[in-house]
Amino acid sequence: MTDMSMAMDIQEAPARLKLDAVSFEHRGQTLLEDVSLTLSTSGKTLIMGPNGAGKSLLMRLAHGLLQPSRGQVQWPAGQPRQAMVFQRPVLLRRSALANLTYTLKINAVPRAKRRALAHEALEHFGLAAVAKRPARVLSGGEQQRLALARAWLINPEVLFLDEPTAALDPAAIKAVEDAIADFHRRGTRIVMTSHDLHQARRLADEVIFLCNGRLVEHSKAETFFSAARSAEARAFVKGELVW
Ligand SMILES: Nc1ncnc2c1ncn2[C@@H]1O[C@H](COP(=O)(O)OP(=O)(O)OP(=O)(O)O)[C@@H](O)[C@H]1O
Repeated sequence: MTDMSMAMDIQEAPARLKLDAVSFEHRGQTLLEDVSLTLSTSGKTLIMGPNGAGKSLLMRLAHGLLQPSRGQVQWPAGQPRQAMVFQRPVLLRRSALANLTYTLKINAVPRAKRRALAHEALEHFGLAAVAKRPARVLSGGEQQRLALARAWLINPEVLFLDEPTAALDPAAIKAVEDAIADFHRRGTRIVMTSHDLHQARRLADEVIFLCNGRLVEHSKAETFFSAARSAEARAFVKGELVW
């Protein structure tokens, strides 16, 4: 059993998001159990752990797509503007440009400003040449950049990304990682899941490590990768804990 008090070393910073004893059950099975953690106002958090550990669930609960069975998800400084990017982007059956102008419309941006802002975002994410193409025929990397451009337009205070690069080639992965760095520079709080230890080392300021639906470790990245306190996390970092 992990000593939970030993495993948590970053609870002191001002809180953006607090999970208080959050559990999630489905059909009598406990999929997440008694997860308490605090995320500070800035930085990049990587949620890691073996398959089925509950990473996506945790992120969906935090984003409000699911409600906890027990416990609470709290935003102490108020509900932020937030966006979520998925492994397989959910895009409308419209052009790349229209996907973006639609987002602006539902966010109450005046019609006269929408096209210029959408074009700016397409330009920023290297998608100007495919503006008129149906979003669903874009390549995987282009679709993911379009999903990021859509998030960019709402200038989120918190951005959740669930395995955003899992299906992409190295160039597309680099583009997504660069985009995440851009969000971070603009002040967006990043919360992301990844299976890729190399990617996590490149991006993470801190790591939340889950195993079997439990929070095992929440540490600064350097601590997690070089001196994780739990045996599970040490095995995971060595590539020995696959499920
Ligand atoms: N909405 C849901 N309703 C019921 N069960 C779910 C739901 N979402 C996920 N699960 C189950 O909860 C467990 C944790 O799933 P989750 O997707 O969070 O794992 P994960 O850590 O993201 O795994 P992976 O690395 O394989 O993506 C799994 O056993 C999954 O089948």
